[in-house]
Amino acid sequence: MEELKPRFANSCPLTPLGFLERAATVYGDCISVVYDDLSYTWSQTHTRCLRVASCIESCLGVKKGQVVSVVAPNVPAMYELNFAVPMAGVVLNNINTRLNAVTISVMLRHSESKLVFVDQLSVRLVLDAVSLFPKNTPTPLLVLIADNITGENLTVEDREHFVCCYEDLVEKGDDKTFKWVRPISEWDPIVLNYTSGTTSSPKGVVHSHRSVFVVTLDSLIDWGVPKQPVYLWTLPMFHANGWGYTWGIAAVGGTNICLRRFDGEIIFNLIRRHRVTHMCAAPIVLNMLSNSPNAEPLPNPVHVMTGGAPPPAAVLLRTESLGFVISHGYGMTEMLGVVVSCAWKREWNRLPATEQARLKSRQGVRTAAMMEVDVVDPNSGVSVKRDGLTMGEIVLKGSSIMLGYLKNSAATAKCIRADGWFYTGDMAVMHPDGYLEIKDRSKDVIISGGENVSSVEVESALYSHPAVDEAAVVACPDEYWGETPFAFVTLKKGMRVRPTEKEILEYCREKLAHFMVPKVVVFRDKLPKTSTGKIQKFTLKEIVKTMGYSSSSSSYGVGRARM
Ligand SMILES: Nc1ncnc2c1ncn2[C@@H]1O[C@H](COP(=O)(O)OP(=O)(O)OP(=O)(O)O)[C@@H](O)[C@H]1O
Repeated sequence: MEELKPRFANSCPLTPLGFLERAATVYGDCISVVYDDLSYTWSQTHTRCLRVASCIESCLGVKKGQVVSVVAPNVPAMYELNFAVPMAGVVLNNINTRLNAVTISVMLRHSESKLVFVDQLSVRLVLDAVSLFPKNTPTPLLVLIADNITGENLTVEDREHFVCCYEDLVEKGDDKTFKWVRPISEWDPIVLNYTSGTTSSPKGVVHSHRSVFVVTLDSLIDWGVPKQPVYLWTLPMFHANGWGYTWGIAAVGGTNICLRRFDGEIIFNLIRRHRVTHMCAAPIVLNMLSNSPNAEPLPNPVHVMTGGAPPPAAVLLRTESLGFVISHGYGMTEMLGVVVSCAWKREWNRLPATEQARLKSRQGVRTAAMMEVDVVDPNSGVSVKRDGLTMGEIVLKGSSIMLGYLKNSAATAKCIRADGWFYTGDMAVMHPDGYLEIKDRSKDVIISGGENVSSVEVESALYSHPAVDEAAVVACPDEYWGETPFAFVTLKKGMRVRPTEKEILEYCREKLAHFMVPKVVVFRDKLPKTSTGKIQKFTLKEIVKTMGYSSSSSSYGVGRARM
């Protein structure tokens, strides 16, 4: 068989971009995108993307391999640009609209972005970001994504910064003779996404056409997405391309329900109006839905993929009781989408709901296309015992792993190691049934008297308290124990009786081993979050420090007695 070698016919480069062309053929007359009263068919979406792609080089002068950024929420142009930008042979860089001008300026310079598509409501933000470029540094061209729905009018001076509007490109682009640019190699970069900055400054993650192709199809299979779902865009497309579902929904000819912003009421209304079948949502959004005053049982089941942070069992339970069918996946910007998921076993349906929620809060097993996943001792690289107790670091091997961090070979080498594994920085245990469960990020593990305290476990206990809205637990320096758990809690709105710190601590004592019980609980109106909605534990750790707090000292900045 030695003469049987790969040839062009069986090894042409993998890319997710072809999903769009196919959707236009198969689902041409079906609705692709809905936004307020506007809708397009797949045939129209295909044409619009080709037209925009055709202008990126010819009118706007961006060359193959250069970077084009988008600063926009989940509006139709944002969806289209996930195809149109790489169809022009350039690298797509979606930027979070919730970042500040300084961070965006750093990202635009770091990526050497040549062109930025700017949503109408992000105009000031991007103009401020560009104004921070050092003198004599080339600035990117700007294209305005105008949107009447915003009701916001731009000044003439602001408009002058833009070379044109997005719809001008759709109008003058060429969908007849333009051929979208296929990658020469499937390893060619397709996207540059910055990480959330939960543990350190955001890093620029570069993915190839190949990794995106694999993770997109893998995510559809893993979640069991059928043909033509109605998909509600609650997950920002600027967050790792919506975990790959920007391209995935085209692969299955679904309908993308776009929305600029949301709250519980908007989500429940859109679910009813469009008969939504699928959506992705971080645990924080599930919490918001289940605590929403509009929460009522759904008319039809809505499948939700949750991930991005550990979903507390109590939150899963509350959300499922409304009719949401939750799947739980784990991933990171470095893998783009879900690579480990809590694959559900039919026999678990017979268990009580609380037990089902507990099992579902585990991150689970590798998806079908991921090659290997393990939990290892980070120093020796040896697998930890499958006892559900011994903590180690999650490591992975597979095609969905990024090419590396842009201009940061040291950080790349730190996680993609010579032993052939990708080190995630997430600490987990492996259960006897082969399902892993995250206990912490390595930077957040609390070591108290030599025992590892999982902040995730303590938070999970706090979330099960009926008055607790959000909870975060961080390490507090302690002269005797080394570190002790310190809890920050927000309470649900409209509670008639607010629990005291003592009551919360007693509640924790009933649920947790003694050494895991927080020494202090501080009530806050809200917790600091990253631009992707994750609780910023490093900020909370700073707060503990600035409170002058050491749980062994007698002088507490917050004036509390030690429990
Ligand atoms: N299902 C999940 N359960 C627990 N944690 C999760 C889950 N999914 C994702 N995460 C957490 O989110 C991380 C990935 O987040 P993301 O790529 O958005 O950036 P970040 O890691 O938060 O930011 P930075 O790398 O800049 O600190 C994972 O490493 C993990 O800690």
